Amino acid sequence: MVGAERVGGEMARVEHGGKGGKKEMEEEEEEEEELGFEEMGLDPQLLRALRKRKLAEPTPIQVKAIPLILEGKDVVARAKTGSGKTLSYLLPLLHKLLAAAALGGSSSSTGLRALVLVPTRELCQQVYQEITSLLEHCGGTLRVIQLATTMSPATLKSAMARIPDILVATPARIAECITHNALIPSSLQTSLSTLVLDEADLLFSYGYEEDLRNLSVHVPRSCQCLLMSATSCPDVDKLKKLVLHNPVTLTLAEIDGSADGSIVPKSVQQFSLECSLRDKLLYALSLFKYELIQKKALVFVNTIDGGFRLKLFLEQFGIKSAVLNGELPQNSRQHILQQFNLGLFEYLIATDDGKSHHSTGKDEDDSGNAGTVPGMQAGKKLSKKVLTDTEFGVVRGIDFKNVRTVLNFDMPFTVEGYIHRIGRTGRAGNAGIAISLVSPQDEDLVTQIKEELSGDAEGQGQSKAVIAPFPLLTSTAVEALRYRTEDVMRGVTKLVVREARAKELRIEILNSERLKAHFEENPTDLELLKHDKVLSKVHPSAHLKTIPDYLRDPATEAASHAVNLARAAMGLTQSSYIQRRKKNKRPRTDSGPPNAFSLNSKWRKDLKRGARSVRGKAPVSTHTGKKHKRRKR
Ligand SMILES: Nc1ncnc2c1ncn2[C@@H]1O[C@H](COP(=O)(O)OP(=O)(O)OP(=O)(O)O)[C@@H](O)[C@H]1O
Repeated sequence: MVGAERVGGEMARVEHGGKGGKKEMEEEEEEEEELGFEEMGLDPQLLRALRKRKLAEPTPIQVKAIPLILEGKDVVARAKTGSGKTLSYLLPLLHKLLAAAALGGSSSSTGLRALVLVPTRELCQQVYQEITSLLEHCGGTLRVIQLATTMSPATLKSAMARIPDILVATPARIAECITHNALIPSSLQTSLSTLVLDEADLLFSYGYEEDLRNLSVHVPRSCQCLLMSATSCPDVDKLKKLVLHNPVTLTLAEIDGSADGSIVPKSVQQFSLECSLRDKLLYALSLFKYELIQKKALVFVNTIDGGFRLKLFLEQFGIKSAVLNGELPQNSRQHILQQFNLGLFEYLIATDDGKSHHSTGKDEDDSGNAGTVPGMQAGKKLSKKVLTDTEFGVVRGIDFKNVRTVLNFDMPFTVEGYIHRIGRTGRAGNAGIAISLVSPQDEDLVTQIKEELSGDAEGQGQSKAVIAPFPLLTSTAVEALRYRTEDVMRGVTKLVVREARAKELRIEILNSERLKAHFEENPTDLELLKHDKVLSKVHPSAHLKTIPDYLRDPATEAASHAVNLARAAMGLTQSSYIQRRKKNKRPRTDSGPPNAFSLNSKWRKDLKRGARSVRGKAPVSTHTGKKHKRRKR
């Protein structure tokens, strides 16, 4: 049976799979009062942890999924990026394990209870942190292990010597555990009560199909299986068939109250800027220099060399950024993510994982030198060939904190890639902006994205432009920076890029182990090793840091002014961390920035006239995220 229910003002489509049963859909009003976390009957220690994190109301996916999982149903949850899927399975999972522990059941006697499988090491770490934060008040009742790092068989065995209650890992690490006898698969038959497949749409494309098939035969029939994904694809169906039994499928259409069925959260405004491939640096510079990129920003590029090229280019203009890619040691990657989330630097250039187009996981640069570390000579301490980590993934599932803007410097390879990338902003109902630099080569993909996203809305009776042309940057503003751009571009040669990349890698590898030990003990020292340091040999010239008056374009200036007024009105001029350090007080609760690009008609007129200054108040539209009202019939 299939039903559509209203959840927190949203339409939730619920499908109950039955053996051979034909699915149908019907709409019905919620009969009973919607449940808050308390009413769900969750363990008081978990509720305390939620209160501490100021998570007052469940999100729509949590409203639907938690009771079903508590009831013991197998659940397939397909909900948008940033909609809170992680807590929707962790809360009931932990509740059940705590309840069992209270009755005297523990892993030491029964073996592994819960297994959470994720596609990347980064997600592994994130889910593990989420669990430990939720268990903060549980006094060590449950034992949790994450297998995010590659370990020697001996270390693996010793880590698993005492079987945990909960294991978080990629499928490859589980296969390793089984191969090295660190986990006896037959023991799962009697112990495993919950299996979670998080970011399920990616598990096969990351190459884990065989590992999952091998594992599936050891999953007992009684084990509750939960499958979470943001997008749907044939792989999700294959996985569903492999491990789930008669699942309830939850398809939540929207997080912020509308029911148009669109895949992308409403809180993300999408824009495109058309330019040639060669002009991408020029357009990016213009966006940064006119402060049209709201901080913090995540910039996506498709190759590691491309990432370093952009970093080296921007730093000549006084714009500092860090680069994150799968070639870096895992500790460094973790550290970069931590620093960015804390707000220690504001621009992060991320090299997309290539799994979305089923690549080998190697970085393919223009010279065809896939995966080699440029500038690194044989015979040096580091091996010449360093491949990117195939279990690295920055786009999918990572919960970047307070990212206001996602800039697609390079377009991704697939529509799914686009959805996941822009889903790094606008999380949990906060507002976000996605800007894509679209070259003629990207046109087919953009058409596909537009069709898929607007078709999605159209299917529900609403057709609209999903990606609007970016309104605030004039060609005059861009052209004014062309000469400077081309001058600096000439200095950022392939050789310079390769040297910088090799230098960065050497430093990060050396720092990697030191980082791990030191920062575990001294987390407040995080600031000492900033990842956005200047890499160029040529010191940036002071005159490039600002745009001189004669080059400034009044119209774009007015737009920038408008955006910044709106931001200032929300107290968002600097990252929360920097603000906190300056004012020495706690950061404000994040309610999202104003919708800075929704300029009212007066502002638009000012912009057209090229007014030098904009009078009046900023058009602030506060977006606090959806408040889920309790509704009685
Ligand atoms: N009930 C809640 N109220 C407010 N914020 C929440 C709530 N539940 C989760 N969040 C926050 O929402 C953010 C996104 O959650 P989460 O990472 O689980 O999203 P997701 O649906 O798994 O996204 P993705 O598909 O991108 O992985 C996190 O920062 C999380 O702490």
